[in-house]
Amino acid sequence: MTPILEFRDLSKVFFKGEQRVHALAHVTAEVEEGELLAIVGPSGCGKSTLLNLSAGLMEPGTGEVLYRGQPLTRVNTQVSYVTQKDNLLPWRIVEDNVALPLELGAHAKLSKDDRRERIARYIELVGLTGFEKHYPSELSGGMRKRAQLARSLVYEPDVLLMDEPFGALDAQLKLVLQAELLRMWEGTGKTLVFVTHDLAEAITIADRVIVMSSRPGRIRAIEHIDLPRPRDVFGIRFVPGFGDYFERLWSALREDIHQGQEV
Ligand SMILES: Nc1ncnc2c1ncn2[C@@H]1O[C@H](COP(=O)(O)OP(=O)(O)OP(=O)(O)O)[C@@H](O)[C@H]1O
Repeated sequence: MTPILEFRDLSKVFFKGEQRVHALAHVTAEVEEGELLAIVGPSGCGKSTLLNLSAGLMEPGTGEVLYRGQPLTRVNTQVSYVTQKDNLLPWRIVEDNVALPLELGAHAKLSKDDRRERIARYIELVGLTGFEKHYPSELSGGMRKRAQLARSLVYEPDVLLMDEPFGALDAQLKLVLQAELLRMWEGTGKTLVFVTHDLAEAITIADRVIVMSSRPGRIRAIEHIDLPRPRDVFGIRFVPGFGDYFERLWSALREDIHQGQEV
């Protein structure tokens, strides 16, 4: 089957005045339709750049990104992107933030009733029912993440890209949101590409984990996580096999930490 996304020998260099930052080097990988792929790597190794390229928000220096076998030449409207930065519109209440993607493109043709139904369904799915009229400033960090997730899911994209969505949250809330994300994703057949610093989080949720090297980001290791689903994010660390995955992937990551890189 054709992969839904394909990175072919991608390299990317950024220029800032005299400065030259080599972000990615020779990245080749495939994302299968319906899989949950986690990407882990040291800070600054080009993970967000890879997501930006997948969304068609920037062009590679060399190599190409293919979406369903076709080279990506413009913004990829089939993917939705939960960026690292919280970009909810502060002047819009939750339901109007979630509504935003439905005001654009083909979705603008949805009837008012369909639109209202869909917004309510996704707000409920992420557990924000009762907070529809709240402004982002009236929500906790976790609730803002939920609102961002509802806004990304509401137009029912084929691929969801998530850039460290739970990075800034406390450890307990992180587990709760991982569990909710899996509950929403498992069985949908949708593709999810999830960037994280947290190796345990990657193994907990993913079908496959890609470990990247420090900058310029290259692929150091790819591992299939053959742990049963549905997964219990609280108990999975004690399942036989989890520790082996952790050890193997950690040894790939560790090489970069020894070079003084922050993970
Ligand atoms: N638009 C840009 N202009 C200049 N440099 C950039 C730009 N975007 C990214 N970079 C640089 O490219 C490198 C890779 O950045 P990127 O954000 O992809 O890394 P990352 O792995 O997502 O990092 P983190 O885990 O800290 O979020 C960094 O050194 C960054 O400073």
